[in-house]
Amino acid sequence: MVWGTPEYIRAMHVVGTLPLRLLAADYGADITYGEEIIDHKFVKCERRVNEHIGSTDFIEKGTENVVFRTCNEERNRVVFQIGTSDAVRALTAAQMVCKDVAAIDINMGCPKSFSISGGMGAALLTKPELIHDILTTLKRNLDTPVTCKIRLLKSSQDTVELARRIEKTGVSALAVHGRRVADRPRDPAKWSEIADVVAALSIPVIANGDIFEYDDFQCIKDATGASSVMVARGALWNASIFSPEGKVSQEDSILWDNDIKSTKHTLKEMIMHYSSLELPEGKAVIKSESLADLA
Ligand SMILES: Cc1cc2nc3c(=O)[nH]c(=O)nc-3n(C[C@H](O)[C@H](O)[C@H](O)COP(=O)(O)O)c2cc1C
Repeated sequence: MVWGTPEYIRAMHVVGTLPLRLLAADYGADITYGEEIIDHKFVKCERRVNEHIGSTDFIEKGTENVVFRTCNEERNRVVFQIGTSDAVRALTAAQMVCKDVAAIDINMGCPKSFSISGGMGAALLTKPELIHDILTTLKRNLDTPVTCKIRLLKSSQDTVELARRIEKTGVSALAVHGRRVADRPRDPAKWSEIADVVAALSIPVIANGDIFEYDDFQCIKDATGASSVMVARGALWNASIFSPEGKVSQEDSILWDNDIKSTKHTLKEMIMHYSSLELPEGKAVIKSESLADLA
């Protein structure tokens, strides 16, 4: 797969499930990331082909919990994202799924406490040796492209230095979310600091942060020089953000044929963005226990 070409990409936890990925791709996303899956959990899964719906499922052994579901249609464009703090465990997880996906990504940007306390996500940003160990272990042992996603460090210089070290591991692309760990989602993403990384690297850099309209794709590319753009909330609120023809109405972009947890989460995010969870529609979604309730 050529990493310079894809332009519009999306990545999200809990809500980055197969139906939303397929919908985003239908609207024009070139690449979609699966929700981050923790290696500890994934290594306890078994791969099963689901003949009924034509999917490939990774199911937690001893349960019917689908931890990751994919299908042939997205084989050449889906990125499997791992949360990890250990090179060998990350490799074990990656080897289980690498033939079913287009690339393996390591999440080094998640600021949530479950990630940080487990030494994963943004906790890795302060451990360049461990980053090197994880990425070189994956690179040495996999034929599938390996990528990673980071956040900004304290200074732009620190971010660039880390990005250069990451590039040396041989990864195919680096996604940069233009916020620091302490930043809130409402703080503007610092596109100028993404531009510093783009200027310093030769591999494709994927710029991420604050893409809410189709025209923003070009704005962030112009501002950063990045070859590709990643969008999360904009796609969650309305997956048709990828369409050059303009967004369809929010109802038309909602997914019903999805698991309840993910659909509920997606609807809550949409309602928080467009109105309020305190209103009757918000309260009804919170109370709902099935797709029928949601409908
Ligand atoms: C509900 C939700 C779930 C997310 N899950 C992930 C994830 O699993 N992996 C990841 O790398 N980033 C995840 N993110 C962060 C986004 O990928 C992205 O870096 C961040 O939201 C900034 O991009 P945006 O301004 O387009 O939303 C998530 C964001 C949201 C809102």
